[in-house]
Amino acid sequence: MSASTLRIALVGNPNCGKTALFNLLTGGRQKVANYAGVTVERKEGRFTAPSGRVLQILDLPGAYSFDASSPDEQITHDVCAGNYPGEAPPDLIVCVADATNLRLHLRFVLEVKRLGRPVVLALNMMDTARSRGIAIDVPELSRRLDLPVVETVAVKRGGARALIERVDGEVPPAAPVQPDDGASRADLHAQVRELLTATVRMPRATAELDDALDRWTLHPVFGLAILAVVMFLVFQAVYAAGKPMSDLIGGGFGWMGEHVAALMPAGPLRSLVVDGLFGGIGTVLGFLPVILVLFFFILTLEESGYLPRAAFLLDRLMLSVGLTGRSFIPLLSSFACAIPGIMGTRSIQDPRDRITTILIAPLMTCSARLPVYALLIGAFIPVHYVFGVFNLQGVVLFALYLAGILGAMLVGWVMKHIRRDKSEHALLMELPSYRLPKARDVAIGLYERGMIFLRRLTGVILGLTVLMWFLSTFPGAPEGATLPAIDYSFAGYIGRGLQYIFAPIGFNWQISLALIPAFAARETAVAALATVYLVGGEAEGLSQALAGQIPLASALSLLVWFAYAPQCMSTLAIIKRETDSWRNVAISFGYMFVMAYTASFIVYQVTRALT
Ligand SMILES: Nc1nc2c(ncn2[C@@H]2O[C@H](COP(=O)(O)OP(=O)(O)OP(=O)(O)O)[C@@H](O)[C@H]2O)c(=O)[nH]1
Ligand SMILES: [Mg+2]
Repeated sequence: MSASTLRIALVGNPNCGKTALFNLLTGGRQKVANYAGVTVERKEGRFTAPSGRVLQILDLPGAYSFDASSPDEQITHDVCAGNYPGEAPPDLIVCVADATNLRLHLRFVLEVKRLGRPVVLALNMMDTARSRGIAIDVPELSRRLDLPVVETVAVKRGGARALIERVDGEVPPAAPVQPDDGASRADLHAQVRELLTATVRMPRATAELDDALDRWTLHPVFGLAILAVVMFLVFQAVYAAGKPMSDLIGGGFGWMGEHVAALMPAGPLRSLVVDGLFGGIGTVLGFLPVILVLFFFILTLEESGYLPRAAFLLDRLMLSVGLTGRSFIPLLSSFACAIPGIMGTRSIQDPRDRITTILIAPLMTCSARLPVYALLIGAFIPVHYVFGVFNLQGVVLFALYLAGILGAMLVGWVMKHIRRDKSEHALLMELPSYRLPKARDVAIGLYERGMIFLRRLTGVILGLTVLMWFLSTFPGAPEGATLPAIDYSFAGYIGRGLQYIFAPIGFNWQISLALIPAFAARETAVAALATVYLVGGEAEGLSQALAGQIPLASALSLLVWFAYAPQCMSTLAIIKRETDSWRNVAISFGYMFVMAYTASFIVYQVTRALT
């Protein structure tokens, strides 16, 4: 047996477990979730088979067929057919099929076989198939398909043993290439039916539990009520569980800062360490638990199979604002960060629907805004219980998320009326089985999220914080100065310059200044405010400083600004990459700026009039 590298591509319908299999084989940590369209890029990993042979594995986006109607399906087709730029065709295609849903998945297996390349069929999710009493005659299936067939369980350790043994052996011969004409495609259905009758025995009722749950979750009235309650409770929980932990960390850093301050001689260095690092970075780090609690719920919902149901429920509503349920998942990913959300739009077929989704994705509240919200809410919104149970702070947070969503609906609605083509597309979406989330998957997801946050913190946020500290410290106050030193710093000058733009919406120069680093990474607004106010040196903690020096109207205006404000630079870059148009970048930035400014202006002026 040769020790040369074997290149293997994993293909199959969406949500059949390709990425789970990829992670199991390569030890990777790619995102796995219970809905179609999770993977939208080609990902590569490798492992060494028992024989010593190196296997290079490609994880590909799921595809329903090779008619390649969406950008992610096109990638899969091109890689398999050997048309992907700069890449040789794979030596072996492992076609993954969900054993509980062969009626759907076998069709694609037949399509893959027609490419005329060596193929192995992996019947995945055999654990669920067995527990549902689905019996598959594997040798017979293999004989009829004329392909090697193995059983796998991608979520169990050792669940890919049969597959590894098979791919470590001889590469099976390729089937002859078959032309793809209309007639032969019609045959596929007949062939699938024949295969199923001959090799699969289904129990009469396969998914009773799913059906029972769906009667409630898909109900036009109860379904929406359930969705609203679920979302609302998540935000309450973020506050109930995340906030105390955040306070603890924030307090810990404050305490450490004080002790370090006592050890160091007064001077710029002490100010950098105490105000910049402990004050700035420490404050941002304090919000990690809030983010993790939110993601715990998002990941759990993602694995449960509930999300596509929510998309289905909201489809009618989304159509009325010019979107489809298809946009739901990319928009939902944007709650983590607009970047994966915008990339996720690759699974949307219609180019106009895709552009609309890309333009509104940054209105979804990304996790980088959470520290800003949490800081301002903590400083300005009292802990007050509405109806004795709901924390007002949680309610305000929920309202901010809602503000983003409503803004997105408004923009979608406007775009629907601007564009000439008013065609609508019916939502065809697969509803996956409900699944109990696995602690391990959720833990991996949280770890990944946490690491992303920490990398940002020790990278861009740290850099910007040091820069902000520098700008607020130098040059020092001139002799005979009457104002605090910071008013004479570079920061003071820049901030006051910006104030010409932002005074009408209630931002003082410190806030205006903090908006600049926030354009690179939003969390930095928190660190920047901390640095500016702590270097200014008036108050003990940032919350008190803010509450003491910013009027309520400005604080609310700032919260609203962050709900709509122009996206960060990386988001603009990804919009350029995904749409290949500077025009879209300009539209996206421009409309969000106008929207944020208008909304903040209204909130500021109204609050001022009322208080
Ligand atoms: N019970 C069971 N669940 C599985 C198995 N393999 C995958 N899953 C689950 O199936 C869901 C989909 O898995 P993914 O690996 O994301 O599927 P995918 O094929 O990569 O999906 P796309 O990237 O959307 O095409 C996840 O919830 C997995 O946890 C399996 O063998 N048994
Ligand atoms: Mg995947």
